[in-house]
Amino acid sequence: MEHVSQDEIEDLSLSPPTVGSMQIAGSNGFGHNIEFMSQAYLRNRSSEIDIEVEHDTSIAHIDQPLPIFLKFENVEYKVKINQAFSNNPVKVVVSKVASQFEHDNYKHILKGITGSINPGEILALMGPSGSGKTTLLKILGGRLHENVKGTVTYNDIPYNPALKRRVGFVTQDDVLFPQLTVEETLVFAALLRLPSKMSRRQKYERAEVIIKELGLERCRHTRIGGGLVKGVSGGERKRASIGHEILVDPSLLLLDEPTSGLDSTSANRLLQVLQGLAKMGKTIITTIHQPSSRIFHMFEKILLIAEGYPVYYGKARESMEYFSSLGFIPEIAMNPAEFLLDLATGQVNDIRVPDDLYPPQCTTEREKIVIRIGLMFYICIFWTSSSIFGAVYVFPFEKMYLVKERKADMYRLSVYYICSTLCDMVAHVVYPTFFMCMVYFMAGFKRTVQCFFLTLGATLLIAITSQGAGELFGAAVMSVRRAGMVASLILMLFLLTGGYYVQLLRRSLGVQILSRVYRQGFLRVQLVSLLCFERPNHLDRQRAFRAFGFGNARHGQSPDSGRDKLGIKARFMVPGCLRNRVGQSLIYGCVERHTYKQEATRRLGMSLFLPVLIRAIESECSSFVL
Ligand SMILES: Nc1ncnc2c1ncn2[C@@H]1O[C@H](COP(=O)(O)OP(=O)(O)OP(=O)(O)O)[C@@H](O)[C@H]1O
Repeated sequence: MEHVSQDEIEDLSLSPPTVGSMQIAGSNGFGHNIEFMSQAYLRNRSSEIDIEVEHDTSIAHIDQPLPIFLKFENVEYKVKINQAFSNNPVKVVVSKVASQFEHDNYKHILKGITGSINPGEILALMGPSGSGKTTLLKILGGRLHENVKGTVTYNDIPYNPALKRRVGFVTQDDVLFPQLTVEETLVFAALLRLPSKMSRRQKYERAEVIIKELGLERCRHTRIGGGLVKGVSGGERKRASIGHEILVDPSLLLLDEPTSGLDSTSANRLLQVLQGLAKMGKTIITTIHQPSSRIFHMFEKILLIAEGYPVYYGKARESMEYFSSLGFIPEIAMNPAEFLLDLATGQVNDIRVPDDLYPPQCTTEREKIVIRIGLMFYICIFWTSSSIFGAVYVFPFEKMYLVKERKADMYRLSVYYICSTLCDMVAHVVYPTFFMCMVYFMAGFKRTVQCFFLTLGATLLIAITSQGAGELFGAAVMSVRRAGMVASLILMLFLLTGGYYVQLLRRSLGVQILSRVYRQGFLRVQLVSLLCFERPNHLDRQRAFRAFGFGNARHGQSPDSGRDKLGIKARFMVPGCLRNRVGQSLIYGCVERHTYKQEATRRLGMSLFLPVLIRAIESECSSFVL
């Protein structure tokens, strides 16, 4: 904030552009130089301000204050966060950590507050507790300078100590002597604070006028009280405090929570007193916490602050209209002040807010599940395609070496297969593991060790079986170009019909048929792998057949014949039953238990077991090809 040097301010008349010189004088001998006012302001307001030069005894006529037009622009205030100076190391660490969250070790209390107020107006600073009302009031009253940014001007002049006696500041806690009566308090203040050129009698008269104007006659001989001393009521004490300040005829009156602790009638009466003072041309700024609707409408302007930010500045009566134009409409009849405070604190239970205020959030459990299934589907597809395309070129490239070396009887086919698969598998295990370690926690899946490893295990299975599928396509086509194309086509086909997108495409007959084919194929392959590799007993087999919808075990394939046919490769295939369990655990564990879990299982299962199908076909084909 700018400040004017002492020399400059002693003669205020020299500072601003002026329109001439005029004296406003009261009976108490106060002389105000009209040059203090800016040209612009005088142009607008001179007709409105009734300048009395006669000597009279009524406050309304004699004490015309020097009108102050207060303007504040982009006021910012921050305080340095104190690092705890303590012997307690825990406290020191906590303080340091807490301070890291604040930008530059500063706490920003006011963040760009702008406004202005004319003489004769009451500006109410509203906002929840801790929003910065008192801080702003202190800045406007010239009681806070350090770390203040922005400009505050009084009739276009920055604050200077000469303004001190033009500014009355009524603090939240009334600092009055409890042993003195109301009259003694005011007379005491009048004797000390009024200029020495005033006679003693004039000072007494001044105190008397204030008592009358503030309606303190009934309690004039009552002690102020406080603590253990019984005294005047809260409202009377507050009025005595205000009287203490307006004795010296301030042009700018600042009040911090003048109505706190008062009942609504006393608060209303106090506001009437302030209105009377404003009518005399004083500029009044008051912080107020929760005014009644009657009081709210007594303010010309309000400035609503939330966490140091200005939320609304303007005419009080237009505030509701403004917020309703933005889409904030109370759903029940509400006191406007209450409505504004609810907005400032973010309590919008009874307030309709614009639809686009919040980013879309998943509110229902179902939506959360759908989003997670989407991610899991992506994970399946990503590792399926990445592994397939990573392996599809293996056979076409290696075939000629393999054939040559096999002819030379250098190694057995099984050795080639084991070594080739194991070497390639390293990448298909390491990358998905890294991937899942990051994505699992970022996506907010269930944070249990069991669920994590089940998910990781399922992903690895997908990657490994897809690797086999890639090799299958390569071995089947034996052409790098065609292998890639075939892999893409098959992958796309199963992608579309796998169950995730099929909802959208359900109406298409072709898709329905494909989906059915896929599911039937999937079920049969599951069954084959279950029976071939796990050698279940009869009961298990029956159950498996029923589970896969085949009704009877005799439709299945002989376990032994299947195993023999697939030979060595069968041992490297992940048992279908295990995959089935892992897949289900993955879904139940990560998508959370819910009534939709059956649906989720079905949909995701379709995608998850795609590689199983491919791997099983690969086993058949590769043994034939090689
Ligand atoms: N010197 C300071 N050091 C640290 N924090 C401060 C300082 N002065 C003010 N604050 C903080 O700034 C915020 C605003 O304080 P302020 O007293 O202006 O709020 P208020 O809106 O008047 O609250 P209330 O209605 O409860 O009086 C509070 O969180 C307060 O703790």
